[in-house]
Amino acid sequence: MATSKTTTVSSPGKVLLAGGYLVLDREYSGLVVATSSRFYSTVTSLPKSTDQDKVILSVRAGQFPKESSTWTYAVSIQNDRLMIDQINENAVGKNKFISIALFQTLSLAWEKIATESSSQGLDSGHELLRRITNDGKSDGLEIVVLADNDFYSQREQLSAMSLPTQIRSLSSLQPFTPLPRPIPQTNKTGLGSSAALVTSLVASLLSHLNIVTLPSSSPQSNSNHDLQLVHSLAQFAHCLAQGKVGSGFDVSSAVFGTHIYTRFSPSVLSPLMDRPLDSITFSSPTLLPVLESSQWDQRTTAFRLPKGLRLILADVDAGTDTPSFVGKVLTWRKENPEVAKKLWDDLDRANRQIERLLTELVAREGEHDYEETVGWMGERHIEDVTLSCANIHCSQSAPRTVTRSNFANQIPFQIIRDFQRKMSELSGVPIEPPEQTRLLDACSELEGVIGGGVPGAGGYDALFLLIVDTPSVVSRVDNLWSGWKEMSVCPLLAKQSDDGLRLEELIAVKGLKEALGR
Ligand SMILES: Nc1ncnc2c1ncn2[C@@H]1O[C@H](COP(=O)(O)OP(=O)(O)OP(=O)(O)O)[C@@H](O)[C@H]1O
Ligand SMILES: C[C@@](O)(CCOP(=O)(O)O)CC(=O)O
Repeated sequence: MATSKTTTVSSPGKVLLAGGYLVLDREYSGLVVATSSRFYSTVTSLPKSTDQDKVILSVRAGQFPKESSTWTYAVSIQNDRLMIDQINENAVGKNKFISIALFQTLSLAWEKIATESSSQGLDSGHELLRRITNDGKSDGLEIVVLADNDFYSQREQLSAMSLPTQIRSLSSLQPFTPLPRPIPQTNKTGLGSSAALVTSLVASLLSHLNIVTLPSSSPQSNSNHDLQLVHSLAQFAHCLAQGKVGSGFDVSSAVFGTHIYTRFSPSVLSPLMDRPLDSITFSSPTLLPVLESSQWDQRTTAFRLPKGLRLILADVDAGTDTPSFVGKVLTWRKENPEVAKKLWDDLDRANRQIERLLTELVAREGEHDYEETVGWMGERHIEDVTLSCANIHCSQSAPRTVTRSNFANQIPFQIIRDFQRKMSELSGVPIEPPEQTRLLDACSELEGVIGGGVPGAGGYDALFLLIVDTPSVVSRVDNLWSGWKEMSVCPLLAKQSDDGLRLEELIAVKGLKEALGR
Protein backbone atom coordinates (compact mmCIF):
# COMPACT_ATOMS: atom_id res chain seq x y z
CA MET A 1 0.00 0.00 0.00
CA ALA A 2 1.45 3.38 -0.99
CA THR A 3 2.12 5.97 1.64
CA SER A 4 -0.11 9.02 1.80
CA LYS A 5 2.80 11.38 2.26
CA THR A 6 2.37 14.35 -0.09
CA THR A 7 4.78 17.24 -0.54
CA THR A 8 3.76 20.40 -2.38
CA VAL A 9 6.17 23.24 -3.01
CA SER A 10 5.29 26.40 -4.90
CA SER A 11 7.45 29.06 -6.54
CA PRO A 12 6.34 32.44 -7.88
CA GLY A 13 6.64 33.86 -11.37
CA LYS A 14 8.67 37.03 -11.99
CA VAL A 15 8.66 40.45 -13.57
CA LEU A 16 11.97 42.21 -14.14
CA LEU A 17 10.74 45.75 -13.52
CA ALA A 18 14.11 47.39 -14.08
CA GLY A 19 17.55 46.21 -15.08
CA GLY A 20 16.94 44.17 -18.25
CA TYR A 21 20.32 43.46 -19.95
CA LEU A 22 22.17 45.38 -17.22
CA VAL A 23 21.57 42.54 -14.76
CA LEU A 24 23.60 40.20 -16.97
CA ASP A 25 26.64 42.12 -15.72
CA ARG A 26 27.62 41.90 -12.03
CA GLU A 27 28.41 45.61 -12.08
CA TYR A 28 24.68 46.33 -12.26
CA SER A 29 21.57 44.95 -10.67
CA GLY A 30 17.95 44.28 -11.49
CA LEU A 31 14.70 44.92 -9.67
CA VAL A 32 12.74 41.68 -9.78
CA VAL A 33 9.20 41.47 -8.47
CA ALA A 34 7.73 38.06 -7.72
CA THR A 35 4.12 37.48 -8.73
CA SER A 36 1.12 36.14 -6.86
CA SER A 37 0.81 33.58 -9.68
CA ARG A 38 2.77 30.43 -8.85
CA PHE A 39 3.94 27.05 -10.03
CA TYR A 40 2.98 24.11 -7.78
CA SER A 41 4.89 20.86 -7.72
CA THR A 42 3.28 18.00 -5.79
CA VAL A 43 5.11 14.74 -5.01
CA THR A 44 3.39 11.52 -3.91
CA SER A 45 4.21 7.82 -3.94
CA LEU A 46 3.06 5.70 -6.84
CA PRO A 47 1.11 2.59 -5.86
CA LYS A 48 2.97 -0.74 -5.81
CA SER A 49 2.16 -2.86 -8.82
CA THR A 50 2.96 -6.54 -9.22
CA ASP A 51 4.44 -6.37 -12.71
CA GLN A 52 6.75 -3.37 -12.28
CA ASP A 53 10.37 -4.17 -11.52
CA LYS A 54 11.71 -0.71 -12.24
CA VAL A 55 11.89 2.27 -9.90
CA ILE A 56 9.80 4.97 -11.55
CA LEU A 57 9.79 8.75 -11.47
CA SER A 58 6.87 10.19 -13.35
CA VAL A 59 6.28 13.90 -13.94
CA ARG A 60 2.96 15.13 -15.30
CA ALA A 61 2.11 18.66 -16.41
CA GLY A 62 -1.34 18.58 -14.83
CA GLN A 63 -3.26 21.08 -16.95
CA PHE A 64 -2.02 19.79 -20.31
CA PRO A 65 -3.27 16.74 -22.30
CA LYS A 66 -2.14 13.77 -20.23
CA GLU A 67 -0.95 11.51 -23.07
CA SER A 68 1.52 14.13 -24.38
CA SER A 69 2.51 15.71 -21.08
CA THR A 70 3.68 12.90 -18.81
CA TRP A 71 7.38 12.12 -18.78
CA THR A 72 8.33 8.80 -17.19
CA TYR A 73 11.81 7.77 -16.10
CA ALA A 74 13.29 4.54 -14.75
CA VAL A 75 15.93 4.89 -12.05
CA SER A 76 18.32 2.00 -11.56
CA ILE A 77 21.70 1.04 -10.17
CA GLN A 78 23.98 -0.60 -12.73
CA ASN A 79 27.46 -1.57 -11.57
CA ASP A 80 28.76 1.52 -9.82
CA ARG A 81 26.34 3.95 -11.42
CA LEU A 82 22.92 5.40 -10.84
CA MET A 83 21.14 5.54 -14.19
CA ILE A 84 18.07 7.51 -15.21
CA ASP A 85 16.40 6.62 -18.49
CA GLN A 86 13.25 8.07 -19.94
CA ILE A 87 10.99 5.14 -20.84
CA ASN A 88 8.39 6.96 -22.93
CA GLU A 89 10.57 9.22 -25.07
CA ASN A 90 9.22 7.78 -28.34
CA ALA A 91 5.68 8.60 -27.31
CA VAL A 92 6.08 12.07 -25.79
CA GLY A 93 9.57 13.32 -26.63
CA LYS A 94 11.91 14.92 -24.14
CA ASN A 95 11.32 17.69 -21.66
CA LYS A 96 14.83 18.91 -20.94
CA PHE A 97 13.83 21.12 -18.04
CA ILE A 98 12.27 18.14 -16.30
CA SER A 99 14.84 15.47 -17.12
CA ILE A 100 17.77 17.68 -16.14
CA ALA A 101 16.10 18.92 -12.96
CA LEU A 102 15.31 15.32 -11.91
CA PHE A 103 18.72 13.99 -12.73
CA GLN A 104 20.66 16.73 -10.96
CA THR A 105 18.35 16.54 -7.95
CA LEU A 106 18.96 12.80 -7.59
CA SER A 107 22.70 13.38 -7.99
CA LEU A 108 22.65 15.92 -5.21
CA ALA A 109 20.44 13.70 -3.03
CA TRP A 110 22.88 10.82 -3.44
CA GLU A 111 25.86 13.05 -2.57
CA LYS A 112 24.09 14.42 0.51
CA ILE A 113 23.18 10.95 1.74
CA ALA A 114 26.74 9.72 1.14
CA THR A 115 28.29 12.73 2.87
CA GLU A 116 25.97 12.80 5.85
CA SER A 117 26.03 9.07 6.55
CA SER A 118 29.69 8.60 5.59
CA SER A 119 28.51 5.47 3.80
CA GLN A 120 29.93 3.86 0.68
CA GLY A 121 28.73 5.31 -2.60
CA LEU A 122 26.79 2.18 -3.56
CA ASP A 123 25.08 1.98 -0.17
CA SER A 124 24.00 5.58 -0.54
CA GLY A 125 22.60 4.76 -3.98
CA HIS A 126 20.49 1.98 -2.42
CA GLU A 127 19.40 4.31 0.37
CA LEU A 128 18.26 6.82 -2.26
CA LEU A 129 16.21 4.14 -4.05
CA ARG A 130 14.78 3.11 -0.67
CA ARG A 131 13.61 6.69 -0.09
CA ILE A 132 12.18 6.98 -3.61
CA THR A 133 10.21 3.73 -3.19
CA ASN A 134 9.23 4.38 0.41
CA ASP A 135 11.13 1.31 1.59
CA GLY A 136 9.98 -0.81 -1.33
CA LYS A 137 6.29 -0.18 -0.61
CA SER A 138 5.80 1.83 -3.80
CA ASP A 139 6.97 1.76 -7.42
CA GLY A 140 8.43 5.24 -7.06
CA LEU A 141 7.20 8.80 -7.19
CA GLU A 142 4.65 10.76 -9.15
CA ILE A 143 5.15 14.51 -9.44
CA VAL A 144 2.37 16.68 -10.79
CA VAL A 145 3.26 20.22 -11.81
CA LEU A 146 0.51 22.80 -12.11
CA ALA A 147 0.89 26.43 -13.04
CA ASP A 148 -1.52 29.23 -12.21
CA ASN A 149 -3.51 30.25 -15.29
CA ASP A 150 -1.46 33.43 -15.77
CA PHE A 151 1.59 31.51 -16.98
CA TYR A 152 -0.14 30.65 -20.27
CA SER A 153 -2.27 32.75 -22.58
CA GLN A 154 -5.97 32.25 -21.76
CA ARG A 155 -7.26 34.04 -24.87
CA GLU A 156 -8.70 30.86 -26.40
CA GLN A 157 -10.38 29.79 -23.17
CA LEU A 158 -12.00 33.23 -22.79
CA SER A 159 -13.09 33.29 -26.40
CA ALA A 160 -14.60 29.78 -26.12
CA MET A 161 -16.70 31.09 -23.21
CA SER A 162 -17.53 34.30 -25.13
CA LEU A 163 -15.87 36.36 -22.43
CA PRO A 164 -14.00 39.63 -23.09
CA THR A 165 -10.26 39.79 -22.36
CA GLN A 166 -10.78 41.53 -19.03
CA ILE A 167 -9.78 40.94 -15.45
CA ARG A 168 -13.22 39.84 -14.29
CA SER A 169 -13.33 37.20 -17.07
CA LEU A 170 -10.01 35.77 -15.92
CA SER A 171 -11.31 35.57 -12.37
CA SER A 172 -14.18 33.42 -13.61
CA LEU A 173 -11.87 30.76 -15.12
CA GLN A 174 -11.41 27.71 -12.94
CA PRO A 175 -8.00 27.46 -11.26
CA PHE A 176 -5.48 25.47 -13.31
CA THR A 177 -7.82 25.55 -16.33
CA PRO A 178 -7.13 22.59 -18.64
CA LEU A 179 -5.34 23.65 -21.83
CA PRO A 180 -6.06 21.91 -25.12
CA ARG A 181 -2.61 21.54 -26.68
CA PRO A 182 0.80 20.24 -25.55
CA ILE A 183 3.22 22.74 -23.98
CA PRO A 184 5.30 23.59 -27.09
CA GLN A 185 2.09 24.65 -28.88
CA THR A 186 0.83 26.76 -25.98
CA ASN A 187 1.62 30.48 -25.73
CA LYS A 188 3.49 31.55 -22.58
CA THR A 189 3.05 34.98 -21.04
CA GLY A 190 6.59 35.71 -19.87
CA LEU A 191 6.22 34.99 -16.15
CA GLY A 192 9.15 32.57 -16.26
CA SER A 193 7.48 29.16 -16.45
CA SER A 194 10.72 27.20 -16.78
CA ALA A 195 12.42 28.87 -13.77
CA ALA A 196 9.35 28.43 -11.55
CA LEU A 197 8.97 24.85 -12.78
CA VAL A 198 12.58 23.85 -12.16
CA THR A 199 12.72 25.57 -8.78
CA SER A 200 9.51 24.05 -7.44
CA LEU A 201 10.43 20.65 -8.89
CA VAL A 202 13.89 20.38 -7.33
CA ALA A 203 12.67 21.80 -4.02
CA SER A 204 9.67 19.47 -3.77
CA LEU A 205 11.77 16.41 -4.54
CA LEU A 206 14.60 17.31 -2.17
CA SER A 207 12.07 18.00 0.56
CA HIS A 208 10.09 14.78 -0.09
CA LEU A 209 13.29 12.72 0.08
CA ASN A 210 14.25 14.43 3.36
CA ILE A 211 17.38 15.97 1.88
CA VAL A 212 16.43 19.53 2.84
CA THR A 213 14.02 21.13 5.30
CA LEU A 214 12.02 23.94 3.76
CA PRO A 215 10.22 26.74 5.56
CA SER A 216 6.42 26.54 5.43
CA SER A 217 5.89 30.27 5.54
CA SER A 218 7.71 32.26 2.93
CA PRO A 219 11.43 32.47 3.56
CA GLN A 220 12.45 35.98 4.49
CA SER A 221 16.01 34.96 5.14
CA ASN A 222 18.25 34.33 2.20
CA SER A 223 20.88 32.94 4.54
CA ASN A 224 18.96 29.71 5.19
CA HIS A 225 21.43 27.00 4.17
CA ASP A 226 18.90 24.60 2.66
CA LEU A 227 17.33 27.37 0.61
CA GLN A 228 20.72 28.41 -0.65
CA LEU A 229 21.30 24.85 -1.75
CA VAL A 230 17.93 24.70 -3.53
CA HIS A 231 18.83 28.01 -5.17
CA SER A 232 22.20 26.90 -6.49
CA LEU A 233 20.84 23.54 -7.65
CA ALA A 234 17.91 25.22 -9.44
CA GLN A 235 20.23 27.78 -11.06
CA PHE A 236 22.53 25.01 -12.25
CA ALA A 237 19.73 22.77 -13.61
CA HIS A 238 18.04 25.74 -15.29
CA CYS A 239 21.29 26.87 -16.94
CA LEU A 240 22.00 23.34 -18.20
CA ALA A 241 18.49 22.98 -19.61
CA GLN A 242 18.62 26.41 -21.26
CA GLY A 243 22.04 25.61 -22.66
CA LYS A 244 23.41 28.91 -21.34
CA VAL A 245 24.19 30.75 -18.14
CA GLY A 246 21.77 33.71 -17.99
CA SER A 247 21.68 36.24 -15.16
CA GLY A 248 19.54 33.92 -13.02
CA PHE A 249 17.19 36.63 -11.74
CA ASP A 250 14.20 34.42 -12.56
CA VAL A 251 15.40 31.46 -10.48
CA SER A 252 16.50 33.80 -7.71
CA SER A 253 13.00 35.28 -7.42
CA ALA A 254 11.43 31.82 -7.71
CA VAL A 255 13.38 30.99 -4.52
CA PHE A 256 13.58 34.29 -2.61
CA GLY A 257 10.65 36.33 -3.97
CA THR A 258 10.85 40.07 -4.67
CA HIS A 259 14.30 41.66 -4.32
CA ILE A 260 17.09 43.63 -5.92
CA TYR A 261 19.27 41.04 -7.63
CA THR A 262 22.95 41.11 -8.44
CA ARG A 263 23.99 38.07 -10.39
CA PHE A 264 26.45 35.30 -9.50
CA SER A 265 29.73 35.05 -11.41
CA PRO A 266 29.12 32.57 -14.22
CA SER A 267 32.52 30.98 -13.50
CA VAL A 268 31.09 29.40 -10.34
CA LEU A 269 29.21 26.90 -12.54
CA SER A 270 32.01 26.21 -15.04
CA PRO A 271 33.28 23.02 -13.33
CA LEU A 272 29.80 21.47 -13.70
CA MET A 273 28.62 22.46 -17.13
CA ASP A 274 30.13 19.43 -18.93
CA ARG A 275 28.91 16.69 -16.60
CA PRO A 276 27.24 13.62 -18.17
CA LEU A 277 23.48 13.90 -18.13
CA ASP A 278 22.23 10.38 -17.62
CA SER A 279 24.37 8.57 -15.10
CA ILE A 280 25.99 9.27 -11.75
CA THR A 281 29.19 7.44 -10.86
CA PHE A 282 29.41 6.54 -7.19
CA SER A 283 32.72 8.23 -6.62
CA SER A 284 33.45 11.28 -4.54
CA PRO A 285 30.91 14.13 -4.63
CA THR A 286 31.29 16.59 -7.49
CA LEU A 287 28.08 18.62 -7.23
CA LEU A 288 28.10 19.52 -3.55
CA PRO A 289 31.52 21.20 -3.51
CA VAL A 290 30.34 23.54 -6.27
CA LEU A 291 26.76 24.09 -5.13
CA GLU A 292 27.83 24.77 -1.55
CA SER A 293 30.88 26.76 -2.59
CA SER A 294 31.53 30.15 -1.03
CA GLN A 295 32.10 31.39 -4.56
CA TRP A 296 28.36 31.91 -5.04
CA ASP A 297 28.56 35.67 -4.98
CA GLN A 298 25.02 36.76 -5.97
CA ARG A 299 23.36 39.40 -3.81
CA THR A 300 19.69 39.61 -2.93
CA THR A 301 18.83 42.95 -1.34
CA ALA A 302 15.46 43.26 0.37
CA PHE A 303 12.89 45.29 -1.53
CA ARG A 304 9.13 45.49 -1.81
CA LEU A 305 6.55 47.68 -3.48
CA PRO A 306 4.80 50.19 -1.19
CA LYS A 307 1.33 49.43 0.17
CA GLY A 308 -1.49 50.86 -1.89
CA LEU A 309 0.40 50.45 -5.17
CA ARG A 310 -0.15 47.52 -7.48
CA LEU A 311 1.78 45.91 -10.25
CA ILE A 312 -0.53 45.03 -13.13
CA LEU A 313 0.54 42.99 -16.13
CA ALA A 314 -0.61 42.34 -19.66
CA ASP A 315 0.15 39.69 -22.19
CA VAL A 316 0.40 41.44 -25.54
CA ASP A 317 -0.23 39.62 -28.78
CA ALA A 318 1.19 41.66 -31.61
CA GLY A 319 1.46 38.74 -34.00
CA THR A 320 5.23 39.31 -33.88
CA ASP A 321 7.68 36.74 -32.64
CA THR A 322 10.17 38.11 -30.16
CA PRO A 323 13.42 36.33 -30.96
CA SER A 324 16.20 36.25 -28.44
CA PHE A 325 17.43 39.82 -28.12
CA VAL A 326 20.22 39.19 -25.69
CA GLY A 327 22.90 38.14 -28.20
CA LYS A 328 22.33 41.20 -30.40
CA VAL A 329 22.30 43.70 -27.56
CA LEU A 330 25.46 42.25 -26.03
CA THR A 331 27.24 42.23 -29.41
CA TRP A 332 26.35 45.88 -29.91
CA ARG A 333 27.59 46.67 -26.41
CA LYS A 334 30.90 44.95 -27.07
CA GLU A 335 31.38 46.78 -30.36
CA ASN A 336 30.48 50.17 -28.88
CA PRO A 337 31.98 50.10 -25.39
CA GLU A 338 32.02 53.83 -24.70
CA VAL A 339 28.51 54.70 -25.84
CA ALA A 340 27.24 51.55 -24.18
CA LYS A 341 28.95 52.30 -20.87
CA LYS A 342 27.33 55.73 -20.71
CA LEU A 343 23.92 54.32 -21.57
CA TRP A 344 24.26 51.46 -19.05
CA ASP A 345 25.34 53.91 -16.33
CA ASP A 346 22.52 56.35 -17.10
CA LEU A 347 19.97 53.56 -17.08
CA ASP A 348 21.40 52.17 -13.88
CA ARG A 349 21.08 55.57 -12.18
CA ALA A 350 17.42 55.77 -13.19
CA ASN A 351 16.81 52.18 -12.05
CA ARG A 352 18.35 52.89 -8.67
CA GLN A 353 16.30 56.05 -8.35
CA ILE A 354 13.15 53.94 -8.71
CA GLU A 355 14.37 51.53 -6.04
CA ARG A 356 15.23 54.42 -3.72
CA LEU A 357 11.95 56.31 -4.14
CA LEU A 358 9.79 53.24 -3.74
CA THR A 359 11.77 52.28 -0.64
CA GLU A 360 11.22 55.80 0.72
CA LEU A 361 7.49 55.41 0.16
CA VAL A 362 7.57 52.09 2.05
CA ALA A 363 9.20 53.92 4.96
CA ARG A 364 6.27 56.35 5.04
CA GLU A 365 3.57 53.68 5.22
CA GLY A 366 3.13 54.35 8.94
CA GLU A 367 2.33 58.05 8.48
CA HIS A 368 -1.22 58.96 9.42
CA ASP A 369 -2.26 60.26 6.00
CA TYR A 370 -0.35 57.74 3.87
CA GLU A 371 -3.46 55.95 2.64
CA GLU A 372 -5.31 59.18 1.99
CA THR A 373 -2.42 60.53 -0.05
CA VAL A 374 -2.07 57.38 -2.11
CA GLY A 375 -5.84 57.37 -2.72
CA TRP A 376 -5.60 61.04 -3.76
CA MET A 377 -2.88 60.14 -6.26
CA GLY A 378 -5.23 57.52 -7.71
CA GLU A 379 -7.52 60.23 -9.01
CA ARG A 380 -4.83 62.34 -10.60
CA HIS A 381 -2.67 62.30 -13.63
CA ILE A 382 0.81 61.45 -12.46
CA GLU A 383 2.39 64.59 -13.85
CA ASP A 384 0.17 66.63 -11.54
CA VAL A 385 1.53 64.95 -8.43
CA THR A 386 4.62 65.60 -6.41
CA LEU A 387 5.48 63.98 -3.15
CA SER A 388 7.88 66.17 -1.28
CA CYS A 389 10.80 64.07 -0.17
CA ALA A 390 10.46 65.29 3.36
CA ASN A 391 6.75 65.22 3.70
CA ILE A 392 3.89 63.21 2.27
CA HIS A 393 1.07 65.29 3.83
CA CYS A 394 -1.78 66.45 1.71
CA SER A 395 -5.50 67.01 2.05
CA GLN A 396 -8.25 66.29 -0.37
CA SER A 397 -9.06 69.95 -0.99
CA ALA A 398 -5.73 71.71 -0.69
CA PRO A 399 -2.80 69.39 -0.56
CA ARG A 400 -0.03 71.15 1.29
CA THR A 401 3.01 69.48 -0.10
CA VAL A 402 1.49 67.99 -3.21
CA THR A 403 2.00 70.65 -5.81
CA ARG A 404 1.82 70.73 -9.54
CA SER A 405 5.19 69.39 -10.38
CA ASN A 406 6.49 66.15 -11.66
CA PHE A 407 6.15 62.99 -9.63
CA ALA A 408 6.83 61.14 -12.90
CA ASN A 409 10.31 62.57 -12.83
CA GLN A 410 10.76 61.38 -9.29
CA ILE A 411 9.60 57.85 -10.08
CA PRO A 412 11.40 57.88 -13.41
CA PHE A 413 9.65 55.23 -15.49
CA GLN A 414 9.55 57.70 -18.40
CA ILE A 415 13.29 58.25 -18.15
CA ILE A 416 13.95 54.52 -18.13
CA ARG A 417 11.75 54.13 -21.18
CA ASP A 418 13.64 56.93 -22.96
CA PHE A 419 16.90 55.09 -22.34
CA GLN A 420 15.41 51.79 -23.42
CA ARG A 421 14.27 53.35 -26.68
CA LYS A 422 17.76 54.71 -27.12
CA MET A 423 19.08 51.19 -26.54
CA SER A 424 16.60 49.93 -29.16
CA GLU A 425 17.70 52.54 -31.67
CA LEU A 426 21.41 52.01 -31.16
CA SER A 427 21.41 48.20 -31.06
CA GLY A 428 18.69 47.69 -33.67
CA VAL A 429 16.74 45.50 -31.22
CA PRO A 430 13.09 46.51 -30.65
CA ILE A 431 13.23 46.58 -26.84
CA GLU A 432 10.45 49.13 -26.66
CA PRO A 433 8.98 48.93 -30.16
CA PRO A 434 6.74 51.77 -31.41
CA GLU A 435 3.56 49.70 -30.88
CA GLN A 436 4.44 49.32 -27.20
CA THR A 437 5.39 53.01 -26.95
CA ARG A 438 1.93 54.02 -28.14
CA LEU A 439 0.22 51.67 -25.71
CA LEU A 440 2.41 52.66 -22.75
CA ASP A 441 1.94 56.36 -23.50
CA ALA A 442 -1.83 55.91 -23.55
CA CYS A 443 -1.71 54.01 -20.24
CA SER A 444 0.47 56.71 -18.68
CA GLU A 445 -2.23 59.29 -19.47
CA LEU A 446 -4.70 57.54 -17.16
CA GLU A 447 -5.24 58.93 -13.66
CA GLY A 448 -3.62 56.74 -11.05
CA VAL A 449 -1.03 55.17 -13.36
CA ILE A 450 2.39 55.85 -11.89
CA GLY A 451 4.37 54.42 -14.77
CA GLY A 452 5.11 51.33 -16.73
CA GLY A 453 7.33 49.67 -19.24
CA VAL A 454 8.29 46.51 -21.05
CA PRO A 455 9.60 43.94 -18.57
CA GLY A 456 12.85 42.00 -18.87
CA ALA A 457 14.23 41.80 -22.37
CA GLY A 458 11.32 43.86 -23.72
CA GLY A 459 9.80 43.32 -27.14
CA TYR A 460 6.20 42.93 -28.18
CA ASP A 461 5.01 40.31 -25.72
CA ALA A 462 4.29 41.89 -22.36
CA LEU A 463 3.73 45.11 -20.47
CA PHE A 464 3.69 46.17 -16.84
CA LEU A 465 2.18 49.16 -15.07
CA LEU A 466 2.59 50.37 -11.52
CA ILE A 467 -0.74 51.83 -10.49
CA VAL A 468 -2.55 53.08 -7.43
CA ASP A 469 -4.47 50.03 -6.25
CA THR A 470 -8.08 51.19 -6.28
CA PRO A 471 -10.96 49.59 -8.21
CA SER A 472 -11.39 52.73 -10.33
CA VAL A 473 -7.76 52.81 -11.47
CA VAL A 474 -7.78 49.05 -12.19
CA SER A 475 -10.94 49.42 -14.22
CA ARG A 476 -9.61 52.41 -16.20
CA VAL A 477 -6.59 50.31 -17.21
CA ASP A 478 -8.73 47.23 -17.90
CA ASN A 479 -11.03 49.23 -20.19
CA LEU A 480 -8.20 50.84 -22.09
CA TRP A 481 -6.56 47.46 -22.67
CA SER A 482 -9.70 45.65 -23.77
CA GLY A 483 -10.53 48.42 -26.24
CA TRP A 484 -7.01 48.71 -27.65
CA LYS A 485 -7.05 48.06 -31.39
CA GLU A 486 -3.45 48.07 -32.58
CA MET A 487 -2.52 44.93 -30.61
CA SER A 488 -4.50 42.45 -28.59
CA VAL A 489 -3.84 43.20 -24.91
CA CYS A 490 -4.97 40.65 -22.34
CA PRO A 491 -4.52 41.37 -18.63
CA LEU A 492 -3.07 38.85 -16.21
CA LEU A 493 -4.55 38.31 -12.75
CA ALA A 494 -1.17 38.44 -11.01
CA LYS A 495 -0.18 41.17 -8.59
CA GLN A 496 3.14 41.66 -6.90
CA SER A 497 3.93 39.30 -4.06
CA ASP A 498 6.92 39.42 -1.76
CA ASP A 499 7.03 35.67 -1.17
CA GLY A 500 9.45 33.20 -2.63
CA LEU A 501 9.41 29.42 -2.53
CA ARG A 502 7.23 27.79 0.11
CA LEU A 503 5.88 24.47 1.31
CA GLU A 504 2.13 24.36 0.78
CA GLU A 505 -0.78 22.66 2.47
CA LEU A 506 -2.88 21.12 -0.32
CA ILE A 507 -6.15 22.40 1.03
CA ALA A 508 -4.88 25.96 1.38
CA VAL A 509 -4.43 26.42 -2.38
CA LYS A 510 -7.70 27.08 -4.16
CA GLY A 511 -8.47 24.42 -6.75
CA LEU A 512 -5.24 22.47 -6.29
CA LYS A 513 -6.77 19.38 -4.73
CA GLU A 514 -9.38 19.21 -7.48
CA ALA A 515 -6.78 19.74 -10.23
CA LEU A 516 -4.79 16.86 -8.74
CA GLY A 517 -7.91 14.70 -8.90
CA ARG A 518 -8.04 14.16 -5.13
N1 LIG B 1 3.67 23.28 -17.04
C1 LIG B 1 4.83 22.79 -17.46
N2 LIG B 1 5.13 21.50 -17.28
C2 LIG B 1 6.29 20.99 -17.73
N3 LIG B 1 7.22 21.70 -18.37
C3 LIG B 1 6.97 23.00 -18.58
C4 LIG B 1 5.78 23.61 -18.13
N4 LIG B 1 5.83 24.92 -18.48
C5 LIG B 1 7.00 25.11 -19.10
N5 LIG B 1 7.70 23.97 -19.15
C6 LIG B 1 9.03 23.76 -19.73
O1 LIG B 1 9.66 25.01 -19.87
C7 LIG B 1 9.96 25.25 -21.26
C8 LIG B 1 9.81 26.72 -21.59
O2 LIG B 1 10.95 27.36 -21.13
P1 LIG B 1 11.55 28.68 -21.82
O3 LIG B 1 12.83 28.97 -21.14
O4 LIG B 1 11.46 28.52 -23.30
O5 LIG B 1 10.47 29.74 -21.46
P2 LIG B 1 10.39 30.75 -20.27
O6 LIG B 1 11.36 31.85 -20.54
O7 LIG B 1 10.47 30.07 -18.98
O8 LIG B 1 8.93 31.25 -20.55
P3 LIG B 1 8.05 32.40 -19.99
O9 LIG B 1 8.96 33.40 -19.31
O10 LIG B 1 7.38 32.96 -21.23
O11 LIG B 1 7.08 31.74 -19.08
C9 LIG B 1 8.99 24.34 -22.00
O12 LIG B 1 9.48 24.02 -23.27
C10 LIG B 1 8.93 23.14 -21.09
O13 LIG B 1 10.05 22.31 -21.27
C1 LIG C 1 17.67 40.40 -20.94
C2 LIG C 1 17.71 39.79 -19.54
O1 LIG C 1 18.47 40.65 -18.70
C3 LIG C 1 16.31 39.70 -18.94
C4 LIG C 1 15.33 38.80 -19.65
O2 LIG C 1 14.11 38.86 -18.94
P1 LIG C 1 12.75 38.18 -19.44
O3 LIG C 1 13.02 36.72 -19.60
O4 LIG C 1 12.39 38.87 -20.71
O5 LIG C 1 11.76 38.46 -18.32
C5 LIG C 1 18.36 38.41 -19.62
C6 LIG C 1 18.74 37.83 -18.26
O6 LIG C 1 18.83 38.58 -17.27
O7 LIG C 1 18.98 36.60 -18.17
